[in-house]
Amino acid sequence: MVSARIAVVLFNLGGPDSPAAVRPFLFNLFNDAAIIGLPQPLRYLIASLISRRRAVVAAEIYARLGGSSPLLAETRRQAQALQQVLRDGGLDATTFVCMRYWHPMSTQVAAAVAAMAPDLVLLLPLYPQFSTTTTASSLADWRQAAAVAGLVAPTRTVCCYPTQPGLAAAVADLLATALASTDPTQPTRVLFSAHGLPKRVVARGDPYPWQVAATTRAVVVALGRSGLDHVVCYQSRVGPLEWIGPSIEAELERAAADAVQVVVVPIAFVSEHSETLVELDVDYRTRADALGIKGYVRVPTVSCHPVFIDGLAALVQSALSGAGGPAPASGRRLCPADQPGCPCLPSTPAATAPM
Ligand SMILES: C=CC1=C(C)c2cc3[nH]c(cc4nc(cc5[nH]c(cc1n2)c(C)c5CCC(=O)O)C(CCC(=O)O)=C4C)c(C)c3C=C
Ligand SMILES: [Fe+2]
Ligand SMILES: [Fe+2]
Repeated sequence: MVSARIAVVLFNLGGPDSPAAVRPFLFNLFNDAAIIGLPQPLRYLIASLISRRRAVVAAEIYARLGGSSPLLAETRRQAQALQQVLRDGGLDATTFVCMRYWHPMSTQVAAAVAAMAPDLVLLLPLYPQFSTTTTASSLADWRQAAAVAGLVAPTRTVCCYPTQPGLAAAVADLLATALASTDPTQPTRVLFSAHGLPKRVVARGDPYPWQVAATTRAVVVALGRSGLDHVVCYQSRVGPLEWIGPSIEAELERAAADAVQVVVVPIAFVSEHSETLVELDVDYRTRADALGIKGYVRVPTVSCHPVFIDGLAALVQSALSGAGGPAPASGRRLCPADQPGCPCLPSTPAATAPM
């Protein structure tokens, strides 16, 4: 029997590949209805204005990374590692990388996938926690591009995986190494830091914050240290709106007041980019120093950690086998990826488990 040819599409946000790309990248981001929910042509005008203003700050950020984002190269390494594990497991799988706001974007990738003529397409966002601003936006954009490309193969979607055991174990492994490097004579607090969201996005029902909390719980359980002093906080605020908190800035101030050293864990990013290499490694480290915090250790992202890549492979396998738990009872909100029993549904155990 000939085995099914599977295209696995990995989604991430994307980042500029040159200084000239910073402004158009930002324009694409702010012109997304999932980020700025205004009708056109108003959104286009606002996106032009904000991207022009933000480009000054962002260009400086990317200049510190040599003028471009390392996100694409990192994501390609993850795609390569996942493809290897899937093939070693006997699947005829080919991985593709699809970025939301800079190349390669949906139109180009959907055409490449259509040219492969796979028997099945598997969509895998590299966002463990679902947000309308990230996963839903990428999937909606993909669906349009896939239709234009004439991609007719059946498609399965991984919606989110906030408590995936491989993800939790890989973060816990990296956290354990970081904790071992701290001063054992000083008290330590772990700051689980996630990209923030405007409060009004969450008020509309976005499950992201409680999924971030669920990932944190899973990591703490996997670490297995009783009495770990830890907190979830949010970074990367942009724009004038009120964002969810506590902010990492506020948590650094509290850490300074409590005279604890800090270990910072990126809990919503699975790869290195401007928000980790500049914001966490330079900006917040400098802030911690200025506050007199004696120790500041940043845990690396899971990137190509083999346990994380195995976790992604398990997600692919389970999506292919159609596993996903019972269908939602009538009246319950449906998963945006139509995945029965998905952790994005608020009444599933992951949503209600105590901290
Ligand atoms: C968990 C992932 C992310 C969420 C949720 C998210 C929401 C969100 N982001 C912005 C605005 C910007 N984000 C920027 C960079 C950026 N964002 C994410 C992830 C999430 N964003 C990543 C991985 C990156 C890094 C890209 C890279 O460097 O390669 C930027 C650009 C950088 C900057 O100017 O600071 C902006 C702008 C909003 C407004 C938002 C929710 C509404
Ligand atoms: Fe962002
Ligand atoms: Fe879901």
